[in-house]
Amino acid sequence: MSAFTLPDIAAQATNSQLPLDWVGMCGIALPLQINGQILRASADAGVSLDDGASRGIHMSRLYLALEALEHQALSPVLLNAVLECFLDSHIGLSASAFLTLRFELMLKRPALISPLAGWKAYPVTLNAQLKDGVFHVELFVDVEYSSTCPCSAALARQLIQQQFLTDFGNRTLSHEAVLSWLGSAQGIVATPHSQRSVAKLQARLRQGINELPIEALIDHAEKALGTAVQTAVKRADEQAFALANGQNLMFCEDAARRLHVALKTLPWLGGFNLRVEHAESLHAHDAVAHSQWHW
Ligand SMILES: Nc1nc2c(ncn2[C@@H]2O[C@H](COP(=O)(O)OP(=O)(O)OP(=O)(O)O)[C@@H](O)[C@H]2O)c(=O)[nH]1
Repeated sequence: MSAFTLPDIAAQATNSQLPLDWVGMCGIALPLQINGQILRASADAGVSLDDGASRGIHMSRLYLALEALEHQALSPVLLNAVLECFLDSHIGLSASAFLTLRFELMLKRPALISPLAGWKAYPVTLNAQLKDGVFHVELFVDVEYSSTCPCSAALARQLIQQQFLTDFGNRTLSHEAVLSWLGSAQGIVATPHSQRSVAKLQARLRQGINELPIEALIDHAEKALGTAVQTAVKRADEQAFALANGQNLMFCEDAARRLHVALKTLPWLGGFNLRVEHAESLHAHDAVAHSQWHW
C-alpha cells in the first residue's frame, strides 16, 4: 500500500498570470434524449480560466456534469443546469461556461403524394453558454432542398418557343398535334438546371424560452423554400416535386430572402444568421448568399 498522495498538477499555481478564454474537452461521446429518441451525440465542454495564476481547470468535473444529459429530455433548463454545474465546480477559477452538442435529428417525412414516408437525418449543433450570469442557447441546423435556376428556366422556355415556331410556324394548329408536341422531348427541347442546395441556419433562442424548437425551425424553413429534398419517392411524388421546383424557381438570393422573411416571424427566435449554398450544376463552384438579423 503506497503512502503517496496523487499529485494534482491542475491545482498548482503558475506564474504566467495569463487567463484563458476557453479550456475543456472536445468530442466527448454521449447519448441525448431528444424528441423521444435517444441520439448519439458529441459534446464540447469548457469553461473560461479567469484565474490566470491557476495551472489548469478540473476536466473530470466537467465530464461528470455531462451525465445529467443522459437521464432527462434535452431542454434549455437542463443545459443551463449543466453549465451552472460547470461553474459551481470551478468557483474562483471560471466565470463563463460553454457546452456544444452535435447530433443528427432523425425525422420521418411523408412523400408528397403517395402514402409512403422515410427518414431524414438533419445535422444539428446546439451551443449553450453561461457568461456573466447570462444564459444563451443557439441552435444550428442544415436543411437540404432543391433549387431550380430561374434564369435557366427562362432560357429553356425561350428555346421551347423557338422550337414551337420551327415546328408549327407554317402549319395550321391542331390541338392534338400541339398536345403531342408538348409531351415530346423533340418539343420540350431544353430543361433548366437544378441543384441540391443547403440552408445552414443559426438561430438564437430568446431569453426564457423553455423548449428546443429544432423540428419547428426545420419545418418552417422547408415550408418557406417549398422544395425540401424527399425520402421515399414514387413517380407521382417525383412529378409533384417537379411541379414544386417549377413553382419555386430560386437563385441563392431568393432562397436567402425567403428564409430571412420566414425566420423573422418565429416568436421564439431572438436573432439568426443564415447561409444558403447552391451546389451549382452549371458551374464547378457554388452560389452562396448570407443574411442575418440581430446576430
Ligand atoms: N487541466 C488539465 N487536465 C488534463 C489535461 N490533460 C489531461 N488532464 C487530466 O485530467 C484529469 C482530471 O483532472 P481533475 O478533474 O483535476 O482530476 P482530479 O484532481 O482527480 O479531480 P478533483 O479532485 O475533482 O480536482 C487529470 O488526471 C489531468 O491530468 C489538460 O490538458 N489540462
